[in-house]
Amino acid sequence: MEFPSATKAAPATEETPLNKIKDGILSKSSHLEVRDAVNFDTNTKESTVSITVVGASGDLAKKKIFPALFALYYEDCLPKHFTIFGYARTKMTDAELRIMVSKTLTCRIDKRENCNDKMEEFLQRCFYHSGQYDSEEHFMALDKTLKEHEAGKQSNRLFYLSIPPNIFVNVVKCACTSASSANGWTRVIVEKPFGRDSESSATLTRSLKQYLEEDQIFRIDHYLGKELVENLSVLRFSNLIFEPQWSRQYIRNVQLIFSEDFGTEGRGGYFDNYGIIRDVMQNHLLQILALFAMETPVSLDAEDIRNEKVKLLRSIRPLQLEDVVIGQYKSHTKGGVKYPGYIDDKTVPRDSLTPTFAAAALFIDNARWDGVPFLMKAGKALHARGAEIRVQFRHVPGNLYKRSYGMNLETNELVIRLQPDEAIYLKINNKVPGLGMKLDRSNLILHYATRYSKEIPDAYERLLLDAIEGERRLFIRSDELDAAWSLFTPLLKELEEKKVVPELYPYGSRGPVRSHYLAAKYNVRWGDLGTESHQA
Ligand SMILES: NC(=O)C1=CN([C@@H]2O[C@H](COP(=O)(O)OP(=O)(O)OC[C@H]3O[C@@H](n4cnc5c(N)ncnc54)[C@H](OP(=O)(O)O)[C@@H]3O)[C@@H](O)[C@H]2O)C=CC1
Ligand SMILES: O=C1O[C@H](COP(=O)(O)O)[C@@H](O)[C@H](O)[C@H]1O
Repeated sequence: MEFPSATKAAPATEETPLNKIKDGILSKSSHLEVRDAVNFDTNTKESTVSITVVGASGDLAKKKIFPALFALYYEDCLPKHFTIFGYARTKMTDAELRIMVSKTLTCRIDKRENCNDKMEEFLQRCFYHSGQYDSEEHFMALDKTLKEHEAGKQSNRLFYLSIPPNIFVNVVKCACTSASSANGWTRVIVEKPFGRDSESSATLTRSLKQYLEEDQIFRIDHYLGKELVENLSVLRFSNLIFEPQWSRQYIRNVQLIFSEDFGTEGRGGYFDNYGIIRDVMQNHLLQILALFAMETPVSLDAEDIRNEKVKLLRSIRPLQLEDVVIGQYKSHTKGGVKYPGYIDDKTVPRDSLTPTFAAAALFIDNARWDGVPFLMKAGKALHARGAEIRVQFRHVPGNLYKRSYGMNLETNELVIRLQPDEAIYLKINNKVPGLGMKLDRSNLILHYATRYSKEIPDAYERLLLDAIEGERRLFIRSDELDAAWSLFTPLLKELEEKKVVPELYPYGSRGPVRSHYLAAKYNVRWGDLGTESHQA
């Protein structure tokens, strides 16, 4: 298969972001331009950025945060003067932190030059401070050390809360009272979960706001940092062919699908208190839905985009129990290997009813989407790992080919594959070459690995950079969070009060059979059932 050749880089004479900055015509809404502007600006003002990873000894810090910070350093995206501090209770020296961090650093496949040198330089800028999460005294000591590194420059401080949620508020209190910047900005990145229902989420927000302004709080949903999620707005609002189709008039249903081919092993303690609806649907899938279905924002500024998302979230009809299916994986033996069930994890109670799978039908009660089912499905320990959006279009009216040739035409389907192997493809009916008239279903494809030679950055890279630059577009505002919880809280309460028993499905399967009945109720067939690949 041939793919169109890649677009060439803009010629040097064209208006580039840097030229625009120098000429003073930088538009705040242009994200790429803002990125360059911030580096430019930070370097000239002799300010520093100190990034403190709170919970640095933990899984997320090792797996995602330090590697993302290194990737930003490697790409020259961090300000000239920056320092990274790990903070946790575990006793560690700077050297031990560096050894720990170095184990998870990797270089991009497409950029290996000087990788070891760059890693060494990066590690030399990483330090460790051991302390309790509720000790102002320990945060005061951190403050002192940060000041030494900041060496009298204007100081900006970013705290990344990579810790369990029950200690968020203690840390924010101590960090704000004893270690916030005296002459620059202080920002806090908060990891999910942001509560477990409307009430606890509101309490958390209220507690955080005792110490922080809303614009200092960066609630992270790492799905918003994924390349194809960010591309959703570009696809919709910069291509004439999509936006006019984006409504009940042409779209039959939309499917948002998340699946993982591994279980909750090792995270059972956390997961059992949340379940898949809180872990994935209420945040990642709902955020994607909001971006997919919102109206055109006034501008690309964070507040304009988030205003539209909130409007959309508030237009979603309350979820009905009969429009939801829940499941839990059970042990399964395949090829002589026994895969454990959810409740086989020692940290999970044997009688747990926590869903590891859920499917739901949602409806948006507005003029654009009235009557269109938005089907969501999320599950652990399924047959494959992936996340995608499937848009199934209506039938061709009149169906000329049926009348003339008796052919049953398939409907068009647009697939936005978020991961793995990112791609956007549109299924169309096409004439099979030859003298006769035979149609088949082929794909118009944008396959990222083929089209773009650049490696796709990890979501955490984009989000960390945005937080450093003060760009809030990809972070969740408190009213968005309230709207998301308002939608799911009554359902979660009902499931828990009625002790709804999840349908058991074997580890590695396609999930509960009842999810197919749910789709069929709305005349929908899940689009991920075949063995299709992106190839035509
Ligand atoms: N891991 C992941 O893939 C993801 C994680 N998250 C969220 O990110 C945050 C961090 O996750 P993760 O790194 O997995 O968490 P961990 O359980 O690994 O905890 C991080 C660190 O916090 C400290 N800690 C752990 N439990 C407690 C406790 N009960 N009381 C006080 N301190 C404690 C430990 O450091 P020490 O003992 O040294 O102080 C630990 O190393 C959580 O909010 C999680 O929900 C979100 C998405 C994905
Ligand atoms: O937030 C979470 O996301 C991960 C999936 O993230 P991905 O980027 O690897 O797709 C999920 O495994 C985890 O349960 C959830 O808390």
